[in-house]
Amino acid sequence: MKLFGSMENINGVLHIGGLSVNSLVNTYGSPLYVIDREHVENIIELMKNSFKSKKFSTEIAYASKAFINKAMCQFVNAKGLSLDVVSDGELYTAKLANFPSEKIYMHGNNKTDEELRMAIEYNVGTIVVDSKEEFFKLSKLAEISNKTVNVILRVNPGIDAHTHEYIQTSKFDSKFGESIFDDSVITLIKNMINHDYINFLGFHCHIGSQIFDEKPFYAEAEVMLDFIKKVEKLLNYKIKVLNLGGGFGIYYSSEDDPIDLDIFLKKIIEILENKLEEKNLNIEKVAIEPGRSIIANSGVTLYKVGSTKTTYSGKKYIFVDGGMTDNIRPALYQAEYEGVIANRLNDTTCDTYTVAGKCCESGDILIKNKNFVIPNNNDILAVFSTGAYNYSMASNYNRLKKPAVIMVKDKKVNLIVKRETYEDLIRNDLDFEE
Ligand SMILES: Cc1ncc(COP(=O)(O)O)c(C=O)c1O
Ligand SMILES: N[C@@H](CCCC[NH3+])C(=O)O
Repeated sequence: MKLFGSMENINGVLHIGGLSVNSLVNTYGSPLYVIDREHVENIIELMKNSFKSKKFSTEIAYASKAFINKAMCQFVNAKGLSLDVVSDGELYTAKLANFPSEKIYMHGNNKTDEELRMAIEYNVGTIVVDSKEEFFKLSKLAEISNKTVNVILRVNPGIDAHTHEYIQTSKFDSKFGESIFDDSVITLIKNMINHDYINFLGFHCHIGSQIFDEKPFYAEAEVMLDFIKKVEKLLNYKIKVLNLGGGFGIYYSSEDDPIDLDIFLKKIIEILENKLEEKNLNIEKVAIEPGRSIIANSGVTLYKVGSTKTTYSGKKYIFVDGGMTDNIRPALYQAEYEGVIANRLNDTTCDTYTVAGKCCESGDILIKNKNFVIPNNNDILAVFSTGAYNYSMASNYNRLKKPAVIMVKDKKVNLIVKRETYEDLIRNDLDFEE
């Protein structure tokens, strides 16, 4: 079990932000997503300090898909980050949170007309064009609105990074971006450069998520600068912006070897600076777009143990009051998590259990065959590192209500998302008409 940030064991009880899990669950119910604010703040500070250069400006855009709600947009804005959004819903949330539109990157491999219009209307700082077709759509809509839009093109640098197949994004058959190896991409860039309503600034790439090996990132940086040099030469045009995406792997369980962000980000800067010099290139801004590495380890999900069961075959289960509805990642990616009986950290009588949720699915498993203190009903089970892609991927399957989200720091609690109610569940339901 690895504790992050302010998480600590006080007399056998897990405390986060100075507050016991018992008091948090008593007040806010369960399941409950808890965000350790101090830890996110430390990560953001570390990233800001490590990712900077004297040769170009740097920007960190938080990939909001990892965990987004109004408060999180406000929080990352207060911390000076930019924002990556990938849908009208994310953009709308950012807008409602008063996130400065000029600091937003609008992504998506299949942006609808509605989304593009919205991005233009909101004066989104940068639209990340994903394809030739999207350029045509966007340029027409920009012309109709009589607005020039800032654009970077998402390209696929063909870097094969080792991670789960579902979260790789840069293989040759990936659905994202246009390949840098496809000669037609040069024509596309030329068309963008020449378009009256497009201000073409540069490139975006992203090689995948939860990647532990730093080398593909270093290769990505080098390949992109080679490509930029080629484009500048061929088109006699100055590329200003390079966005290298996110994907930095984090610790979920003892099998993971997370990226050391400080060393890694400084190394990326060094590689970029050296390569720029070698190629006699200049670039105004380099951006990164981390999501998981900013928020994952700050999150803890607290559940109540409802019951336990030993099957006829001898398998032992702990049943909790949430499951795949609040954390789909084990079912979807065979993701591994660590968990504990959080109100009895010092107990030593353990057994091997599988933690299962309450959904009507055999695959509704959170943790498989790990050691836990023999639990009592109503004990609190904590699952760690649930800050990214848990709340944002939550569902109402089996009509379960989505949990509340709180941020904690220095014994203060900020309820940032209310627990759903029965009314929320049926809000859009209409009556059957004979
Ligand atoms: C375009 C883009 N940027 C950023 C991210 C964030 O990735 P991560 O959360 O792994 O940092 C993703 C997700 O993979 C992405 O698709
Ligand atoms: N949802 C994925 C990451 C996808 C990243 C976005 N391209 C996960 O939970 O690991």
